Formats: sequence, structure tokens, C-alpha cells
Amino acid sequence: MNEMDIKEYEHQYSPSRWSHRLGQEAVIDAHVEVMKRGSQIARETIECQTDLSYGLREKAKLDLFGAQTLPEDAPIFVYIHGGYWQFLGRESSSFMVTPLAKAGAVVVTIGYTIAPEASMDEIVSEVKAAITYVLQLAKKRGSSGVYLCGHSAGAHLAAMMLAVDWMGEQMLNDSLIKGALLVSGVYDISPLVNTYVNDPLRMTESDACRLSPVTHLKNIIQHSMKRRIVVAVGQHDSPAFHIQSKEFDEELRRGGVTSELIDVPDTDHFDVIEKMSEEEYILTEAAVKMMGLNLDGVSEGFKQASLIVNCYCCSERHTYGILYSLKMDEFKLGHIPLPGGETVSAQTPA
Ligand SMILES: N[C@@H](CC(=O)c1ccccc1NC=O)C(=O)O
Repeated sequence: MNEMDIKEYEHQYSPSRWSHRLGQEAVIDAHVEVMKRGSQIARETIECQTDLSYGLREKAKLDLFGAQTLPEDAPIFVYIHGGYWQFLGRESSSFMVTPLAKAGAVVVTIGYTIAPEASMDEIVSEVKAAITYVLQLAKKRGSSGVYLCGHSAGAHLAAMMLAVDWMGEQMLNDSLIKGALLVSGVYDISPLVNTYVNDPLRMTESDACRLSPVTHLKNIIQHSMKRRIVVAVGQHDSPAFHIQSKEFDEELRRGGVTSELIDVPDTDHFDVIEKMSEEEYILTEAAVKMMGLNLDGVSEGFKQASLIVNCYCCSERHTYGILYSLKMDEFKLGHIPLPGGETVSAQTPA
């Protein structure tokens, strides 16, 4: 590969260069900030068990939302974060919990050891261990199904999980994984081998091939005949990301899998997932529908309140609807401490 090709790949696979909203650094800073804030609010308002270990390494932990509040048979939504297998973690992974819990889904956010501490092989194995934990939990609860969601590198990891023979390897029922929402993913990671993305990962061409979902299409198709797949991409994602999503969806459909491609209008690589903190968003709606739920009411075990706060994006006063569970009763509804330390008053709707 010559210098020109490498430069072009680096351009195509640098999502921050393609944002229609913000500059390269600003879009990443905003992404991390928005996800962290939203995640913190979810941890403070939704009943959760955090830092549950599914493996031996420090980062092999997951957070579980709504498991003690929602019915045992509730569907389980699993979020696998992105960050090119080398950034981000659970602290910024729970921003989408509120609307999903409201609709009645238990949410699991997975942490995993990132590069350079872990190789791509180790990352895929670790995520597999996390999904094994979730499938065991789903079986124990009698959950109606497990739904995988991943963003960017997380969509790559979620897609890899669709190829696993859970029955043969873990004695777990394959059919418990009933769907996947893959957002702005990379399904063939070989174009990354010669780019800066691979510096901490140090994959060879053969590693990248072995660890790409497209290499395992036959298995993915075989195990996904009863699954519902949504492949989503941001309108302002780069052409390479669009091609990756379009081709992956096409291959699944060619194999007879129920898959659909959603090109999300007016979004870039970053807000395409950030907006899953909102109820009225095409991908939140797709996730809720996939799980056989709806957003018409508040699921049992949760209550809703309104909250007037300084908005963190524009600092104007806004009224927010918030969802709370057992956890908020500890705060005696009426005074809700915010992540920043400010305390605001809240009222339950009449
Ligand atoms: N170097 C990449 C960085 C990147 O993709 C990224 C950075 C922070 C959080 C998420 C990211 N991408 C996808 O998960 C870029 O230029 O966009």
C-alpha cells in the first residue's frame, strides 16, 4: 500500500473529520462529555447494579439497569461502546438507558479491556465472556430475549457476537439473542491495518481478516435466521462507513436474514448514537420496536417526574421529564442532586 492509499484510508476512517456540526477535536470532546453526562444521570436516577465482574481483568465489568425493578421476563438490551477499541468505557456507556428502561427493557452496559493493554483477540474474547454472562442472566430470569447494540468499534464487536455458536460453545440457547442494532460500524477491519488506528492494536493482515465479521458471514447468517437486524449509519459518516454498512446489510439480506439499513438523516458518526438518550429518535424507536415494546407509557417499576434545570448544552433553563425508580426514593422526590453538585426541585406530574 502506498503513502497516498494510507492517507486516504486514514481520512475515510477518521470519523471526526466528517462531522457537519463541529471541528475535529470539538466533536470528540463534545461526544465524550455528552455521553458521560447522560450516563451519570442514568446511574443516578435508574435503579442499577454497577461494577459486576464477568471476568478477571479490571475492566471486565458491566453495569445492569432495571433488573430489580422490571419484570423477570423483560427483554435485555446490551450496549457495547465504541472508541476504536482504544478509548471510552462504561462511565460513558449508559446515556441511552432512560428511554429504554421507560419502555420496559433491562439494560446492560459492557466494559472491556482496551488496547494497548488488550489485543483485538483478547477484546473479542472478553466481550464474548460478557455476553455469556448476559445470556446466563437472561436464562435465569426467563427473559423474552437479548438484543445487542454497538456503536462504531462496538458495532464490530456486536456483529462478531452474532457469529458465535453459543449452543456448541457455552451450552446456551442461540435463539436468546433475538436482534441487533449496529450503529456506524466497521464490519471489515482490514482497511485499518495500515492506519494510525492500528498503532495500539498491532494487528497483522491475518488478524484483521480473522477478526472481521465479514469473514464470518456464513455463521452470522446461519445463527441469525430468526433475528432482527438493523444496520444504521449517520448521514454525515464518511463514504467508507456508508459502504461498510450498506454491504453488510445487503449480505445479510442476501442470506435470508431480516435486516434493514437506516441512513439516519442529519447525524454524524457521533450524534448518531448520542441521540439514543432521546425518546423521539429513529434509533431509539427502532430499538424499542425490535424488543416488542413501546414508549406510550411508563413501564411498571418506574415513575416519571419533571425537572427544571440549567441545560448542559445551552445553559438555558429547560424542563426535563425524568424517569426514576427505587433509587430516587432515597432522595425523597422533591430534591434531586445533579451530577454537577447543584440541587434542583422536582415535581411528579399530577
Ligand atoms: N481518531 C478518530 C477518533 C474516533 O473515532 C473516536 C474518538 C472518540 C470516541 C469515539 C471515536 N470513534 C468511534 O467510536 C477520529 O478521528 O474520529
